[in-house]
Amino acid sequence: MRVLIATAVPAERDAVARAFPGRPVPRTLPGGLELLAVPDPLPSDHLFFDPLLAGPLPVAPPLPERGAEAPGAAQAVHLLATGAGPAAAAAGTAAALAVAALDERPYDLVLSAGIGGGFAPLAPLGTLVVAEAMVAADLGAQTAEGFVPVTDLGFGRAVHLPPAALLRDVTRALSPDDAADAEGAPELPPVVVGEALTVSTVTGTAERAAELRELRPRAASEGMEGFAVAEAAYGYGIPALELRAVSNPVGPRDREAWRIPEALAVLTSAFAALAPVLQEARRYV
Ligand SMILES: O=C(O)c1cccc(C(=O)CC[C@H]2O[C@@H](n3cnc4c(=O)[nH]cnc43)[C@H](O)[C@@H]2O)c1
Repeated sequence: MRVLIATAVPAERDAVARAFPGRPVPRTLPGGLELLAVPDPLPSDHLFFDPLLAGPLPVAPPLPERGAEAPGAAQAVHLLATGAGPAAAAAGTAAALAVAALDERPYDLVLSAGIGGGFAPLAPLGTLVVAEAMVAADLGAQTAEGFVPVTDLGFGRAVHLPPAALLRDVTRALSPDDAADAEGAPELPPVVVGEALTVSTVTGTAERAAELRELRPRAASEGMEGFAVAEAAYGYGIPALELRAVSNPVGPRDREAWRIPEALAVLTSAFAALAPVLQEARRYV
């Protein structure tokens, strides 16, 4: 599978990169963002796929130089720090998707990953939210009767859903039972499956948190990129999924309560457990 993982900032990207062996190889995209290719996303016992026949080769081809990607490689994990916020996330993700399409090496899957706020009581600090839906929570109009989503105004999209099989495989790979089977399995964070909200304005009051919870009762996390990454992927017909490691509660501003290093460590252990899913040859639709 060819996978693009979009984060907001380099610290998040590097936390994901630590889940994979080797030093990632950079490539500058038009517009200046740096795309990092994980050098060795293949397990040692992988099948070798012929890109033309789209089937397994009887004999393993020579391994590419460490760090280089095999031409037409069926497997790739690319990391991109787009910048924070929905506009930067959509623009950066779209640039990477456009380059991949022009190279005739499209991605099969796009992941949005990062730290985020967690809605109480569903997603406390230290949990990992796996998005059952990626929701543009403040995209719409404020009226005297309350918030009206953009879709009720007659245009756009406000929700993207991951394919059910993808959600199932990811949550399964992150579940203790599965992970216990894997040798040297990393410690796993508690997983919460719920809605991942994307906002342009970070919630800073208990009132706004309650408002969002009322609008979206299954809200588990708040971030500023997930929906935007999924929206870019949607334009290319590529499935997307968001993962948020909870670094702070959604609610009143309290920088003291932030647990950023811990949340970054959650991202690393989550992606270490997810690596086998990302190495699968299957495609989700
Ligand atoms: O100064 C503040 O009060 C403040 C509060 C929350 C977040 C920020 C940021 O600048 C971080 C934005 C960055 O981190 C993600 N993130 C982390 N926690 C949250 C959150 O509770 N709500 C929304 N986004 C969050 C976000 O995806 C951005 O990439 C400042």
